[in-house]
This record gives sequence, structure tokens and C-alpha cells, in this order.
Amino acid sequence: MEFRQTQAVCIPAVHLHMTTATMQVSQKDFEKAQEQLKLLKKDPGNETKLKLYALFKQATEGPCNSPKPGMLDFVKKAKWDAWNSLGNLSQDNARQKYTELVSSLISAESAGQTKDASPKESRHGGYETIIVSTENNITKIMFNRPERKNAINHQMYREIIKALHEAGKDDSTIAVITGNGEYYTSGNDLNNFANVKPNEMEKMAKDGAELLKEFVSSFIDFPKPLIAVVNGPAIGISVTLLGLCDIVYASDRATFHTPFSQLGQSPEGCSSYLFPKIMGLAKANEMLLFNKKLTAAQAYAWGLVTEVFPDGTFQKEVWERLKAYASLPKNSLAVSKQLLRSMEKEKLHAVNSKECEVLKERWLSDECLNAIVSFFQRKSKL
Ligand SMILES: CCCCC/C=C/CC(=O)SCCNC(=O)CCNC(=O)[C@H](O)C(C)(C)COP(=O)(O)OP(=O)(O)OC[C@H]1O[C@@H](n2cnc3c(N)ncnc32)[C@H](O)[C@@H]1OP(=O)(O)O
Repeated sequence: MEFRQTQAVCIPAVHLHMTTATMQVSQKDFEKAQEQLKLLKKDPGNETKLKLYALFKQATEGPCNSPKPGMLDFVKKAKWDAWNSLGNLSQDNARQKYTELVSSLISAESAGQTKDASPKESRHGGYETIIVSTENNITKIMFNRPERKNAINHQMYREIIKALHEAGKDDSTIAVITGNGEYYTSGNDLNNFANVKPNEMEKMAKDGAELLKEFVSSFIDFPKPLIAVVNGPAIGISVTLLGLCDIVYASDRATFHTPFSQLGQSPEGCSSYLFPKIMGLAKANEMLLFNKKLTAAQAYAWGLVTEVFPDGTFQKEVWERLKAYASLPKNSLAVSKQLLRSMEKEKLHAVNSKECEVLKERWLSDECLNAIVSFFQRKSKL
């Protein structure tokens, strides 16, 4: 897209002086900003150029007054949309914003940075067990209890539900789920079953099943592409959820383990339905009934993983790839994802409900309680 800076000097000068305390930008400052813009060495990117164009038009001509260009006239349409989006912003305000934007571009360039399509990472507040951040149109949700192998406690389940809900609505194009440290995650935190008084067991199972159902639903309903970046070993629910992700990238150090029968439990995350579809019944049975642990290469061969990368270059290669994906048209990606998911959504919710019902009973079984006790008595580890 080409926006010639000469547009700026072609506009007849309008003599304007700011009169209010907030409007400090004079016509002279505005013209100076136009001159400074021509001195920028680096192209500030189309998004910024569109913003500059729109502010310039608003500052010099007022609200958008030209007819909407045809759908296929892409450049004119993008410029018109940008200008039109400023609505009734006053000319004084537009001049001020234009001047500030130019000034920020100049400062970023002199600081050796470009302030265009690669804005700095922004951290989302209010989370303790996960880190949520957005950068390059990607919202990243990272399990963050590395000292517990990123085991998922009740607080983490709730925080992930919240983070997915927010990521579904924010400006990002795609969302990524990954782990901090050595593990992707070791799955359900077995402490979720600890310290429960005998008369509270039923309640623990009921509340757990409700939380699990809501947690898995937030993956089923997630409206944008959701990518799992499996940085290391993955256990239990973190493996089953991969079937609900749209792409799964794995380090060659990752392993995939669903030890449900070993723990006296049963499959969740819609894996009882999705795993046979993904890998075929015979292979799904080995994983979900007989606890077979897969290497990354096996998980790829069985269709659970999209691509495996050498651990040494995993982060670099994956994030470069994702950055490119996240620059694709956001709405097109979202509607396409929703279309693919819509074929199965009702079924997935039904499977989720059923799996949670069965698990609620399992958590009260001797088989499950004995397995938990063994883990805490250090008699068993996966
Ligand atoms: C709302 C409820 C929904 C429930 C949904 C159900 C989901 C099902 C599942 O997810 S099943 C999977 C459950 N996970 C496990 O059984 C894993 C248990 N952990 C292990 O077997 C091992 O810790 C290991 C193999 C993951 C790692 O072994 P390693 O020897 O390398 O490390 P440590 O054991 O010393 O781990 C460091 C400390 O972290 C604690 N920890 C790790 N994972 C878990 C976990 N899942 N639950 C509880 N605690 C965990 C471990 O106990 C160590 O703690 P310590 O330093 O205090 O000893």
C-alpha cells in the first residue's frame, strides 16, 4: 500500500491556533510534524500509515465526506475506512493526535526501534498461576508453576477459563497455550484431592466435575485459532485438550502421557471421542486405557501433533511461524475456525458432560483414592 507523504504538503494551509488548555498543537507544529514524517528512514508499516492518513484528512478536512469506495478498490477502501472510523473527532484533536503519532515514530526510530506492526509485549494483570500477554497479535497463556511441573490446581483452572474468555474477545488474531520451564504441564494437581474430609468427598467430586466441565467448555467454544506450543512433557488433561486445539507444535523433548487407569480415573477433555477420530480406535485405546506414553515423534505419527521441532530451535522457529500466521486476516481466521468447530460443537459438549459425570464417580472410587495416596506417600510416580 502506498501513501505518499506529498499528500501532506498538497493540502492548503489552514491557519489554526489552539485555544483551549488541552490543545497545545499549533498549525506550525502540525506542519513541522508533516516535514518530520518525511525524514523517517524506516517505513512505519501500513497500519500506522493508515492512521496518519486518517488523522491528516480529519485535521485538514474534518469528518469523512467522500463516498465509500467499492469493495474491490482495496487501497481506497482501507483509507476511507480509516478516515471514517474517526467519526466526529474534532480537527484540533486530530491535529494533536497526528503530531503526537509522528513524534512517537521519530523517538522510536532514534531509539533504534520501529513502532509499527510489532508493538511491545503487553502483560495482562490479575493472574497468579499463569502468565498472560499479548504481542504481535498473539495472546499467549502460559502455565506458570514451574516448580510444581506446572500442575493445574483449582486456581489455575479458573484463571485459564478467564484468560480464554478474555483472549476470545481481545484484539489478538490467535491464542497460544504453553508452559513455563521444563514441563508443558504435569496435568491435574493431585493436591486438588488432598486434605478433603470424608464428609466432604461428595462435594469435592461435584464441584470438581463442574469446574472441569466449564474448563473444557472454554476450549470447545474458543472462537479463534488456538495453538498449543508443547515445550516439554505433557500429562493427563493437558494431553487430552490437545485434541481441542487447532494446531499442536511440540519440542522433540515433549512426551504425551494419559495415565488415567493407572490413577483409577477416566478420560476427559473430549478425548474419549476425539482421540479415536484423530489416531484410530486401536491407538487411542493404548493411550487412554493402557497409559501408553508417546514420544513427540510418535505423537506426530499418530496425528496428535502437527509438527515436531528440535528443542534447541523450538521457541525461535515456532514463534516466527506463529507471528506470520497472526498477520493473516483475523476475521477470516475466526469464521473459518468457527465453521470447522461448528460441525462438532454440540457433540463435544455432550461428550464433555458425559466424561465429567463418569469422572465424578471415579474420584469417589477406592481405585482413585489409593492412587492419590500412593503418590503422596512417594510410592508411585509416573
Ligand atoms: C477440577 C479437577 C479436574 C481434574 C481433571 C483430571 C485430570 C486428570 C489428569 O490430569 S491425570 C494426570 C495427573 N498428574 C500426575 O499424576 C502427575 C504426578 N506427578 C508425577 O508423577 C511427577 O511429579 C512427575 C513425573 C510429573 C515429575 O517427576 P520429577 O521427579 O521430575 O519431579 P517431582 O515429582 O519432584 O516434582 C516436583 C514437585 O512438583 C510436584 N508435582 C508435580 N506434578 C504434580 C501433580 N500433577 N500434582 C501434584 N504435585 C505435583 C511433585 O510432587 C514435587 O513436589 P515436592 O517437591 O513437594 O515433592
